[in-house]
Amino acid sequence: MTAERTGRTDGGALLEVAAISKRFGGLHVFDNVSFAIPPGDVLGVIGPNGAGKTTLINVICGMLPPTIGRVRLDGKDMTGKPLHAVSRMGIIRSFQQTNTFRTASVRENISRALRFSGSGPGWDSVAPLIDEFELEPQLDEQSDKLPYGLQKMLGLILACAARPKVLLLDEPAAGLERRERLRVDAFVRHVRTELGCGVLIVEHDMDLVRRLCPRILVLDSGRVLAEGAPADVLARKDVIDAYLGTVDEEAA
Ligand SMILES: Nc1ncnc2c1ncn2[C@@H]1O[C@H](COP(=O)(O)OP(=O)(O)OP(=O)(O)O)[C@@H](O)[C@H]1O
Repeated sequence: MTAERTGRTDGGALLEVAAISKRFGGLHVFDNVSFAIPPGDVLGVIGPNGAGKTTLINVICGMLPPTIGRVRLDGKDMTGKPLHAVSRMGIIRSFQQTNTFRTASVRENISRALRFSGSGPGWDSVAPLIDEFELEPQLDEQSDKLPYGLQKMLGLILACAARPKVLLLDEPAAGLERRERLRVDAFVRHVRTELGCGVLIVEHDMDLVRRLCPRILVLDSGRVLAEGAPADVLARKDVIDAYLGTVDEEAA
């Protein structure tokens, strides 16, 4: 199923980001960022506030064009294609603040996302997540009446319903309690093992990053400061000085 959905059988990159830069006028948000995510892999992107992480997601998903560089999915060039075209091809993003049809019910939101995905597998594809997040009793509630944590979980289900090949998760754990954060873990494990998705996670919760990401990339002032296994990268003095000191202070 994984190879069928991702179109890859060779273990190569599903998402390839090649030397992309983004500028707004004179502001260089990031420069020369490159990485690849194979099917079933998870890359964590961390860095201080304003480092360019959300803008990186916005560029990959087609909300913004890069100034320079290419974005490829399954070897196909996605660069400069609009959001709706990129999402139809399988690059799906989640938002820090969940993006739902606010006055529609939870069930209707999920049904719309499933319809968007075309002839997909339907409700069965999201049933395990509804179960995992204990959302069944709320299916007929208006989505904006859900508690914050469940709204975030609904956002993850909607991203999954869109039949992603690559998921870009923007701070999925922000504002969640510990129990809810563990549901983010369950979600990521589900999409990588059951769907073979490649996943990019932007996150400030370093425990979650350590648990879920075999590789991380550190952005600092728009440049790649470090990339590698969390144990190596998070021990580096330049990474601690640029970022982790701040996170620890915020956590204290
Ligand atoms: N549309 C835009 N026009 C001009 N500047 C922008 C635009 N979007 C983002 N920026 C600037 O780009 C820089 C990076 O912002 P971005 O939101 O990507 O950072 P971030 O790493 O995601 O930060 P945080 O961790 O706080 O979410 C900031 O200086 C921001 O003000």
